[in-house]
Amino acid sequence: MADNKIERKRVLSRKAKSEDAKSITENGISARRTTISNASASSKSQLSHMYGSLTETDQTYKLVILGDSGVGKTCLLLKFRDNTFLSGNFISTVGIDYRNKVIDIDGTKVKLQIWDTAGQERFRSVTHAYYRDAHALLLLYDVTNKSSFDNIRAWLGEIKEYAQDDVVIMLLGNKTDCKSSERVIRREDGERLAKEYKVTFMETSAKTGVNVDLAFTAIARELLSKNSDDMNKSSFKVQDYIREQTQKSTCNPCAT
Ligand SMILES: Nc1nc2c(ncn2[C@@H]2O[C@H](COP(=O)(O)OP(=O)(O)OP(=O)(O)O)[C@@H](O)[C@H]2O)c(=O)[nH]1
Repeated sequence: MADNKIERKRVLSRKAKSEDAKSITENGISARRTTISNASASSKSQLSHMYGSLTETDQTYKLVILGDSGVGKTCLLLKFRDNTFLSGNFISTVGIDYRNKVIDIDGTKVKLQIWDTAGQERFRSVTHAYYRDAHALLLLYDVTNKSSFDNIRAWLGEIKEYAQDDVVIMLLGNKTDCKSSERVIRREDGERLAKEYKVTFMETSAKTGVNVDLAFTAIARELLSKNSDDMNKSSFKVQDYIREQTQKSTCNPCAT
């Protein structure tokens, strides 16, 4: 699987050089090809086509993963979707790609359609088109890379410009498995920035899987609560939920 992905990225990378205008989706669930220029216009009809197969009780949400190149967006998605980790040669995503995953939240089937964007600057205009109908954005930085953290403010500026006002945003400091000598961004720095922008915050490792499922589950719960008439659900506090779940997993010796 990992080899396939690396090979796919290689192929895409070559395509980018020769065509520089192709966005690719080839994820084993739905294989299709979309040119960058018509991606925005076609995305809505494609989404409604995909949503069409759902029953009325299902909920579908569109999530977009953002952040500088190399922070681990693809790895985070693959860890969540397939429980695999891409180590070794790093091949940048070209354009945009997506995967679906259905999770069960208290008996409700929630379909997450997760878009993995290219972090490279040259694809920015393509990826902007996908912010607009996103329900939630996962914004990543790498705790071992200061500039990826410094650029978060610029990413938040872009989000403000292109996404819906009520989009759910989660800031994630990834690569927490790295040695403490490699870490340059402290947890408190991430927390402070998140507080300043009033967004949810977590630290993750796409390599070990720490907090990966929790990040997506917390987002799904937040989205469900936003769209619920149920008083209990709509009073859901995502940061409290994350704190409780994190404490549970660290306090319970049987949880590992
Ligand atoms: N140690 C460690 N390495 C990671 C982690 N997540 C990703 N990596 C590594 O970081 C590199 C980049 O990961 P990607 O997921 O491809 O990065 P990306 O953000 O998708 O990059 P673009 O596609 O260019 O936007 C790869 O070499 C991964 O193996 C992590 O949690 N821990």
